[in-house]
Amino acid sequence: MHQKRPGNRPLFLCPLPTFPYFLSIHLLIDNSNTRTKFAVADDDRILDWRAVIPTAELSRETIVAALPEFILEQATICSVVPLKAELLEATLNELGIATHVVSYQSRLPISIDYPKPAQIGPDRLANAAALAPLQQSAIVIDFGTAVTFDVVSATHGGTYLGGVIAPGLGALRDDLHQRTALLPRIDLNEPPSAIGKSTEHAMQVGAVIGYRGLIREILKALTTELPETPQIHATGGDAALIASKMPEITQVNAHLTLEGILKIGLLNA
Ligand SMILES: Nc1ncnc2c1ncn2[C@@H]1O[C@H](COP(=O)(O)OP(=O)(O)O)[C@@H](O)[C@H]1O
Ligand SMILES: CC(C)(COP(=O)(O)O)[C@@H](O)C(=O)NCCC(=O)O
Ligand SMILES: [K+]
Repeated sequence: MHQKRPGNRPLFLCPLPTFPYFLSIHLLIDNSNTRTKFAVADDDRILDWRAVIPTAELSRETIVAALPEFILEQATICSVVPLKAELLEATLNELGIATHVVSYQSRLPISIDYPKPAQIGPDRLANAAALAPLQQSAIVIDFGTAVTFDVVSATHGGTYLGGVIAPGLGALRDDLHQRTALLPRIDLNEPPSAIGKSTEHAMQVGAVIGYRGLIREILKALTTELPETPQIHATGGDAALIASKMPEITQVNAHLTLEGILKIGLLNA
């Protein structure tokens, strides 16, 4: 059972459902570099409830305040921020919640064909796990702080082969503003035309249309190294914007990482 929470409740993406309090629930945590996303699952079904905390603002207080009003039987933590992973695990264990921290050593629904599996970000493994079992090779693009491309073959139902890491759209946008005297920090929106008619417009073309070029070029290079045309999945905060004009991206799923975390959590309960 967890203690009463302080008054400051976090950003809830949807109101708490009026679920029976006795339901025992599996907490899923995607602790990435920009945002930490919390979700809950009842057995193999992710429910609508969500909480999001900027990763920089994670503390014992904000974590406890974010927890839902359910009896949390277990938690699966997928983290690429080690110090925050430790904080999450300690806070949840203090509340009597059993935790599994996703790693390459977790029982996974995919196999790994990679020289040093310990290097692979657990979020990348979760994205690959979400697709298992595969009938066709796939590439997952996660448009987060970094943009990651993760290649999964259909061998043995899913084998993680490796991928690509590039600066995320937000990082590119912030870096240009921070490195220049006159360039503002722009909102990432679809530009109305390719010929920029203002500084902000010109920067949006560079960021959004330019970024699609980066994605297309990397996809082309990856596809030549695969025996068949892969399915292309996208997730992450910038996926909807970038994928909106990229027909080669067949599926955009904002919950893909959470789905992978659930699969891994169930295998390691
Ligand atoms: N509410 C939001 N807060 C922060 N970033 C957001 C938000 N909505 C969309 N984004 C975009 O998503 C990116 C962060 O994506 P996200 O998947 O949360 O990153 P990560 O998984 O690395 O924490 C940012 O670069 C930003 O451009
Ligand atoms: C590449 C990443 C930073 C992406 O994380 P995110 O953008 O979601 O915060 C993360 O997967 C990571 O820290 N990976 C470790 C290095 C690797 O995967 O090779
Ligand atoms: K991510």
